[in-house]
Amino acid sequence: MSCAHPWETVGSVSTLTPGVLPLDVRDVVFEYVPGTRVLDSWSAQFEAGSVTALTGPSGRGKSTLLYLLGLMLRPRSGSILVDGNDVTRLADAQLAHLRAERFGFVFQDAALDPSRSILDNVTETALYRGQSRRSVTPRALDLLTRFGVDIPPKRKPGQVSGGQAQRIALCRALLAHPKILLADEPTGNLDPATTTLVVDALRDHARNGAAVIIVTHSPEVAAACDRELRL
Ligand SMILES: Nc1ncnc2c1ncn2[C@@H]1O[C@H](COP(=O)(O)OP(=O)(O)OP(=O)(O)O)[C@@H](O)[C@H]1O
Repeated sequence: MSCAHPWETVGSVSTLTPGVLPLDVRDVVFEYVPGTRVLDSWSAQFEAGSVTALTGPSGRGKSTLLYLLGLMLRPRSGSILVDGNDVTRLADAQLAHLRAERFGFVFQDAALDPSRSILDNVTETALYRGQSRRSVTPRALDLLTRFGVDIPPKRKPGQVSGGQAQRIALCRALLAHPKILLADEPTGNLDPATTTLVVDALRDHARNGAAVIIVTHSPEVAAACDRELRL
């Protein structure tokens, strides 16, 4: 799965330090309920330029792991390193700043702001990271068209389907060129042609220097990634 996209050559992810991993997970233990471990001494390294598929049976902890990787949950023990720095004990505000600077999220709830238009939702992270409105707006519209979100961009997110909301979140993430992109079932509700478009876009994003990590139940999508980690 590969093809050229208009946004492929526009911008790039944050400056990379050669040899430093964007994400390095070491011996992470996590439990929601004391004594019931969802992750038990789990370790993995995620390189820039690579797409990793997280797969495995329902309830095995894939989404939980994605929330840990996205610094939205804290491990009970073990470490998570971002760009070689242990972030496990940072304060909440520092973690929020790191998330905004470094991460892109395409999660099932999409996390769109219902009070703002679809276009504003797509551009907000790129604008926060210092890109100009003039440069990001045409690309935002290109992305929405490319991923088949054929609705007026001035409309509010409350008027779109769940699958459209997730693709809007994908457009928002790609537009901001995050160094680490995390996606939970990004192709879950999509037809085969749109699935190919989304997987190609995630692969292109990785080729531009990002670490991309996706949860998927689809063997075809997992096979199109650079590696598969099974939980
Ligand atoms: N907020 C929570 N409180 C307590 N337990 C939880 C919570 N969220 C998830 N769990 C439990 O943690 C385990 C892992 O859940 P998780 O959603 O990470 O699995 P998953 O592999 O992503 O599943 P699926 O493929 O069905 O989405 C499950 O046993 C689940 O019931």
